[in-house]
Amino acid sequence: MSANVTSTSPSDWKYVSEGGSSIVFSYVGAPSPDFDGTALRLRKVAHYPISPETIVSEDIEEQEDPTILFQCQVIQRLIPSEYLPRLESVDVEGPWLEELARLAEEHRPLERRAKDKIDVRRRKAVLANDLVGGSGWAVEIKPKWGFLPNPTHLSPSTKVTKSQTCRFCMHSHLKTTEGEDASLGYCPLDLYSGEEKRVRKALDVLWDAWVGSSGGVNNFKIFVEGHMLRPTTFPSSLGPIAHQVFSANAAEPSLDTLRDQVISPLLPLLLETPVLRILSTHQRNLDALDIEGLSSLWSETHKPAGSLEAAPVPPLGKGLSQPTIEELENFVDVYLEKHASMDHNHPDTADLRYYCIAYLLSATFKDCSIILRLHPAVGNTPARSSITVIDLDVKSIDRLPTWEKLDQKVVKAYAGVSQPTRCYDRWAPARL
Ligand SMILES: O=P(O)(O)O[C@@H]1[C@@H](OP(=O)(O)O)[C@H](OP(=O)(O)O)[C@H](O)[C@H](OP(=O)(O)O)[C@H]1OP(=O)(O)O
Ligand SMILES: Nc1ncnc2c1ncn2[C@@H]1O[C@H](COP(=O)(O)OP(=O)(O)OP(=O)(O)O)[C@@H](O)[C@H]1O
Repeated sequence: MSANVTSTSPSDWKYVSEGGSSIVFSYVGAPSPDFDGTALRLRKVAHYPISPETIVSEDIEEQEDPTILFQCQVIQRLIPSEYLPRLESVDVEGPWLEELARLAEEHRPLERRAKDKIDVRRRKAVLANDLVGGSGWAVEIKPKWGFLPNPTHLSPSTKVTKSQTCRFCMHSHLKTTEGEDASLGYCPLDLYSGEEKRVRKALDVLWDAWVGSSGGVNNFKIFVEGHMLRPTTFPSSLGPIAHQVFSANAAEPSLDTLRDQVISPLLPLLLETPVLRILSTHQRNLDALDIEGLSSLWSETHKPAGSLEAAPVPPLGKGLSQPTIEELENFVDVYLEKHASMDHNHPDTADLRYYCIAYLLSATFKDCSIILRLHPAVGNTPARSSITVIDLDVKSIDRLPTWEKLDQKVVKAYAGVSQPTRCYDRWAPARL
């Protein structure tokens, strides 16, 4: 039976952070075997739904959050479970959620408050191990897309651009032109490279973007004893992390010294862990055709028989059903057994659904985050560290056309850049 969170008070849960679809709280109430060291992840809902997949009916189904089944049946076969959080389903109730939402509101970033709120109609939530609370500190990185696309299916108008500049760097450019915060200068291919110099550079830039945006970018976050830091121009805003990485009586460090001291312990962790390589490998393999190749395969499959080349075809993904968990499990069987031997340069129209589901899963790996946790030495217990991958949610297949449009917009906006960034994909497969 799942634990009932409503036996606790909403004030026992402290706001930690949030993303586009979830908000997370950490248990700070009286000692409890059920909730000590846990984090509660709740779904959000848009104030004004803008796309079909964000419209939720009034009757929220009573099954557990799909993330749990998805992680157990699908993700654990692709990422070793030692790198995943423990997840458990818990019951929640409307009035309890409403009170929690009321208490949380003042802690939420303004731009998130303007867009969405806790979905108080849900009756199930997810309890996870709290990866940022307790003693010590933690860094969260959202690494994003770690590969350059297979050029085979790129159109003549995008091939050069997409083969030299990675998706993240192009998207950051677009975001900047639209006045959004972006981790400009951070290239995921550096972070995923496994080369010390490049990984250090990626971390330096992430830190700089974090400080420069007052914590507004979502690619880098620092937590000290469960509190997310919001860097400001006042050195005191970074005091908590300075206290963690310098001895108590050290003089106030410069920003650069502090950055180096925070990054030093992260670097070996990132260089030694297999996690980044696993993530980028799945991202690349599952996005074997690029969205352009997927779109061409879709058109080829939907071309009316015997019609002229220019006959209209339905938009990418139209009418596709969301894969069930069983279908995703079957997909993983095929992916693990046959994907490496399939001819992705000449995809078969019979495999269209396979490639659509693959793209869907690639989106999950492109959007997840990692939390690096640094526990200090306590008594005889030496200092230890861990890396955990979070936010591995199944995406909605209805987003395929959104992803196609965003891809076109990102590349178009980058086409006019006079000095394009050259991103180096160390793990790109040799192509004949
Ligand atoms: O499309 P992207 O690459 O901008 O990714 C979206 C993220 O934007 P980012 O560029 O990382 O700031 C976006 O993050 P933010 O809301 O910007 O923090 C979400 O993660 C979104 O997924 P979902 O709606 O939560 O399922 C992400 O959408 P999906 O692409 O996963 O559908
Ligand atoms: N187990 C956990 N322990 C502590 N903090 C967590 C945990 N899981 C998530 N968080 C924090 O909550 C934030 C939001 O969670 P999550 O990334 O799962 O939300 P999301 O809305 O799915 O994100 P995105 O917009 O990237 O899709 C994370 O960025 C992280 O800071």
